[in-house]
Amino acid sequence: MRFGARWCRQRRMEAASEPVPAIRIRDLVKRYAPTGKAQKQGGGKLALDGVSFDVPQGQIFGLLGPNGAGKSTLINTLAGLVMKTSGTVEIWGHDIDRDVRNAKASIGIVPQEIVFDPFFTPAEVLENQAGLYGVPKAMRRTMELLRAVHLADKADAYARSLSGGMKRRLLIAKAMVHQPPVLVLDEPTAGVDVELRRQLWELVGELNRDGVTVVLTTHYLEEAEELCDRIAIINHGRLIANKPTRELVDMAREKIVVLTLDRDVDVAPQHPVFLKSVISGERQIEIGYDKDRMNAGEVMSLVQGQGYAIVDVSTREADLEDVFVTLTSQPREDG
Ligand SMILES: Nc1ncnc2c1ncn2[C@@H]1O[C@H](COP(=O)(O)OP(=O)(O)OP(=O)(O)O)[C@@H](O)[C@H]1O
Repeated sequence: MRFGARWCRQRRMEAASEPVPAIRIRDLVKRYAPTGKAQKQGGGKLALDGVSFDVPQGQIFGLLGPNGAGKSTLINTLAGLVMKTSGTVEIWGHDIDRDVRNAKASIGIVPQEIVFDPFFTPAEVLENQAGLYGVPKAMRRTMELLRAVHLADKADAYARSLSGGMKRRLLIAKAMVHQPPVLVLDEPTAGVDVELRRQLWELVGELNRDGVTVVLTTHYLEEAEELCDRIAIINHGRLIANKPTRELVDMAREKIVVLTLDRDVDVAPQHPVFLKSVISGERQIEIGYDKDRMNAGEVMSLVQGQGYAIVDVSTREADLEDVFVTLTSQPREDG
């Protein structure tokens, strides 16, 4: 099955003479209108504080950040659901203020929440959406899309009878009815079990191979590491990283030693040469160290020197999660 490869290829060729990014964001600021106490103080939450980045065409682009970082605000700005305070946003070369129609036609958004009228069938859900986007009947691809998301056999079932995973797949099909070249998924696998997560990853991969540029937000670093070509991290409304996934992972020069102690401890042992030292489980601590400067044996000696008895040990390379924790742990004073 294809998600509109022909169309996307054509659009890519059109863009080839002028290689515009799939999404271009410059100095994006969003300050929510103040309420309550903040109103009296003339404040209001600064959710996006001058964010600038490009999403290159054809990529799977991950947008990461802790809770409240500003990811949903950014996506809702792209979707036209949040009015930005200032800055510019272009989707497939179309400015979201000056060229609303083309900007909207160029993007499909899969929301975090599952929202359907339970009495419509998947086929009707897609037909209604196509109607909303003004897709002429002859150009609608309802069955093709349902096949793409492996729901062809459920075309005429009530949406309420679908499992959670099926509903998520239907949401993806719904976002694709107008064949946008850019698809944005807001936490597509939040609260989804491992098997289903795999299925959704495969679907995202198929879409991308068909030429669709995919942007996804996620809390799962494993997901970003596995799926994304490039990752941007926002924290406190600011962009703190924007790199190819490989480079971001390589930033983790540290190695982690996991030690099991003979008893529970209230505080993890500290030493100036440890990059981090945290309690990670029952009787377990994790210590990060610079692998170019020392080895696990030296770390263990330092821990034992502080009176701890080690009963088990393992080491691992730092992963994206470690980079993420390091990058997002710097506090922000204002906002
Ligand atoms: N409608 C609103 N009015 C006022 N403040 C808001 C509004 N929506 C979001 N915020 C605030 O803006 C900041 C960014 O929120 P946003 O939902 O964009 O973060 P997020 O990164 O998507 O978080 P999560 O991962 O929890 O969804 C938060 O401090 C949030 O409380």
